Amino acid sequence: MSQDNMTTNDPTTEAADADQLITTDPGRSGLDESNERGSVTDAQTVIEARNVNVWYNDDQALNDINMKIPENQVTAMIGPSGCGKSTFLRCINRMNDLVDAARIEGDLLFKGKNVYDKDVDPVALRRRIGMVFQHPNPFPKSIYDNVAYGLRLQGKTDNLDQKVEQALKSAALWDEVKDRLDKSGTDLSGGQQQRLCIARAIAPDPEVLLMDEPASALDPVATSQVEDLIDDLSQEYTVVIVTHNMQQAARISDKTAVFLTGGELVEFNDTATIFENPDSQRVEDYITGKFG
Ligand SMILES: Nc1ncnc2c1ncn2[C@@H]1O[C@H](COP(=O)(O)OP(=O)(O)OP(=O)(O)O)[C@@H](O)[C@H]1O
Repeated sequence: MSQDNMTTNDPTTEAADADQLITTDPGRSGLDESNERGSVTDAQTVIEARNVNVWYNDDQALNDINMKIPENQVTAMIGPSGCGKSTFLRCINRMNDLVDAARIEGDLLFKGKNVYDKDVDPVALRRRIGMVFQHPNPFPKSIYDNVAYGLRLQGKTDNLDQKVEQALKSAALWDEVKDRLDKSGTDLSGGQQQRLCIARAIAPDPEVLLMDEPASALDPVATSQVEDLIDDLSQEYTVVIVTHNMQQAARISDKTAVFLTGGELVEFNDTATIFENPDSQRVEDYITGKFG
């Protein structure tokens, strides 16, 4: 991404950018589609959580989360089972809207705009913040149609062959499937299916990729391929990944957020600092396997 497109931290500029994201036209998404990829309200921050609390019915799953996720880096979220990692991930592109019991308070900003504002269309939001799930879930369609799916939905069908090829190349799958694009996506191996799902997610050119344990259902070779791919993708996308695997977080992420029981974000810092010299004793105990 061109540095020239990036805005400064000048508060006047930030306010102007935030205004650009607001629309009073009910036909619009509320997130200005023409907003340049680079026009981040803060030079580095793409997603910001401010005092985010989430409940499922009466049970609190996230407790006062504050966090700034930087652009074009890999941010990993780690922590013991049930500490709210996936809940936080699903808040970012409003997947929790689909859960009746879920309720959120606080602000979750994408490029300075609260994604929970009434004028934000969650479908439009999810076009800009794509998601890859734990279990590969290709559609029972051809490899080509899987990748073309989102592009067709959005009417972006010019140069479709080229876009499908590019997405498959970016997902490091092209060489393995270029001679059988008409074959079913479900006939691929697990690792190939997950890379196909990544190609499907990036084909419509989102700005952020959310990944919920994308390698946990894969064998070591496929895991390693997906990890290499995540590293490549971060050149172009902001990647936020939930993982149970601390070694994986240490290998692939630039920043690591440690959530602990009670839905608390205990520490968020450069990955090297979290693993080598964490501030919090609780994080050190977790990292060194004393609990969790
Ligand atoms: N749809 C739901 N309805 C009710 N409670 C839920 C729902 N989803 C999650 N929870 C609860 O919210 C808390 C946080 O769950 P979440 O899945 O976010 O944690 P996690 O850290 O991602 O866990 P894991 O690592 O096991 O996937 C848990 O207590 C869980 O039981």
